[in-house]
Amino acid sequence: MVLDSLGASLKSALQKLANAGKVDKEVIDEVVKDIQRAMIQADVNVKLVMRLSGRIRERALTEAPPPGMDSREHVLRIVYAELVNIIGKATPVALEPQTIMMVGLQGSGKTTTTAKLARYFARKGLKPAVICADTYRPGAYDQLSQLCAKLGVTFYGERDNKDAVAIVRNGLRETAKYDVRIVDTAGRHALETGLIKEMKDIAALANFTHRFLVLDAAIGQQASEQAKAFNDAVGITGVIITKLDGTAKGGGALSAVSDTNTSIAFIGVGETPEGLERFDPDGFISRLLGMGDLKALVEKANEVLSQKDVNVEKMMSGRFTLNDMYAQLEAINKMGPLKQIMSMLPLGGLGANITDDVYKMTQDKLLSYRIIMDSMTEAEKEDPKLIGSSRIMRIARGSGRSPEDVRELLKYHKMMQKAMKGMKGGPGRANLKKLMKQMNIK
Ligand SMILES: Nc1nc2c(ncn2[C@@H]2O[C@H](COP(=O)(O)OP(=O)(O)OP(=O)(O)O)[C@@H](O)[C@H]2O)c(=O)[nH]1
Repeated sequence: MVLDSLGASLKSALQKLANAGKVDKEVIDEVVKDIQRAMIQADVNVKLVMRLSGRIRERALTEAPPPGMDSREHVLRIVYAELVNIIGKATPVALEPQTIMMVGLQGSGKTTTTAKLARYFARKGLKPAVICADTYRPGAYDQLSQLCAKLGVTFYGERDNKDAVAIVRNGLRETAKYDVRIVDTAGRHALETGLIKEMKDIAALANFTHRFLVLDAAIGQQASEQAKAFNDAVGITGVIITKLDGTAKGGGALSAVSDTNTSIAFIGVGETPEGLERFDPDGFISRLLGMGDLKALVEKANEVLSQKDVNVEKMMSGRFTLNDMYAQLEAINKMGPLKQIMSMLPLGGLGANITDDVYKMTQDKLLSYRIIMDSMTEAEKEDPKLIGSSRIMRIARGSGRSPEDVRELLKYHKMMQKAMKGMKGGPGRANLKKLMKQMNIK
C-alpha cells in the first residue's frame, strides 16, 4: 500500500537525519536524494518531485532553526510542511444539503465510493439518496441498489431505461426531499465522446455542489491526463482517491491533483462501506512519516463508542469476560476492519500481535454468539472457565446450536483474551493510555 512503502522509504530517509552526527549540507543532500527516490518509486510525477525536493533543500540550508528547536527537528518539520504543502488543502465538503455528481473511469471504484459517501453523510445526520445513472455497465444498477439496501440508504434507478439524462432528471425530482443527493454516472474511458456528452448533459441538469472525480490510486502516470479530460468536460470540484490501501503507487493520483489544481476530498482505504475517510493533509502526511493519524482514529472511535460501551481499561486489566468480548466485537464490526484502524496508530502500534482472523467477524457469527450466550448464566459469561463439557451440552441444547459451536465461541474468547494480554504491558501501552484519554474512554 502506498502508505506502507512510501512511508517506509521516507521514514528511512528521515532516520538518516536522526542518526547523523551533525546536520550539515552533506546530510541534507543525502536526505533530499532519498526523499526524491522514494517519491519517484511511488510514481509521483518527476517535475513535482523536483519542485518539492528543491524547496526542502533550499529551506533546510538557508533557514535557521527557531529558538528551542534543534537542527534535526527543524529539517524534519520542513520536510513535513513541504509534503503537506504539495498535496494542498482538502476540498471543503459542507455538512449541509447538496447535490453531488460522481465521475470516473470504469473500475475506478466509483459505484462503491458512491455508497460509502452516502453512508458518510448519513452518519453525520443528513438524509442521503443515491441515483444510479450508470446505464452502461450491466450490473451497475444491481450493485448500487444492493449496496444502498445494505446501508439503509434510499436508492433511485430505472432498470430498463437507457437514457441516463432522463433518469437523473426524474431521480432529482423524486428525491427532492433528501438532504444529500448523489448521482453515480457511468464509468468511461476519458476519450469516449458519447459518454463525455452524456456526462456534460447530466452536469447541466442541476447546479451540482460537487462534481467528484474518482481516481484509482494505482493508475500511475496516466492520472494527470485523465483528470484534465474530466476537468475540461465538467469542471471537477474535488478528487476522491480510492484503493490507497492496495497499492504502492498512489503518487500518480496525487500528482494529478496537483497538476489540475484541484484538491482531494476523500480517500478510499478499504472495500467495505467504512473504508472512506475525509482527506486530511496533515493526518495523511503524519501517517506517511509514521507519526500516526490520531485524528482519524479518534474520529472513527468516537463514532463507535458513542453507541457502544467498550470498557478498554477493564479489558486491559486482564478481566476479559464473554460480555466484554461481545461488546468489543460489535464495536469493531462498526468500526471496520481492525487492520485499517491499526494502521492509524502511532509508530509501533499497540505492540500487540493480532492476526486478521481474530477480528474477521461477520454479522451472522455475532448473532450466533448472541444466541449461544443467551443460554449461559451470568456467572458463566463473567467467568467462562466455569464452562466444562456438561455445561457445554446444556448451553448447546438451550440455544439450539451444536456443542462444536459453543466450543468455537469459547476458543475464540480464549484467542481474544490472549491478544488482550499481549497488549497489556506491551511497548505501546503508554500510547494506548494516551489514546484512551483522547477518546474519552474511561
Ligand atoms: N481495496 C479497495 N478496493 C476498493 C476501494 N474502492 C473500491 N474498491 C473496489 O474496486 C472495485 C471496482 O469498484 P466499482 O465501484 O465497482 O467500480 P466503478 O468505478 O463503479 O466501475 P464502473 O461502474 O464500471 O465505472 C470493486 O471491487 C470495489 O470493491 C478501496 O478504497 N479499496
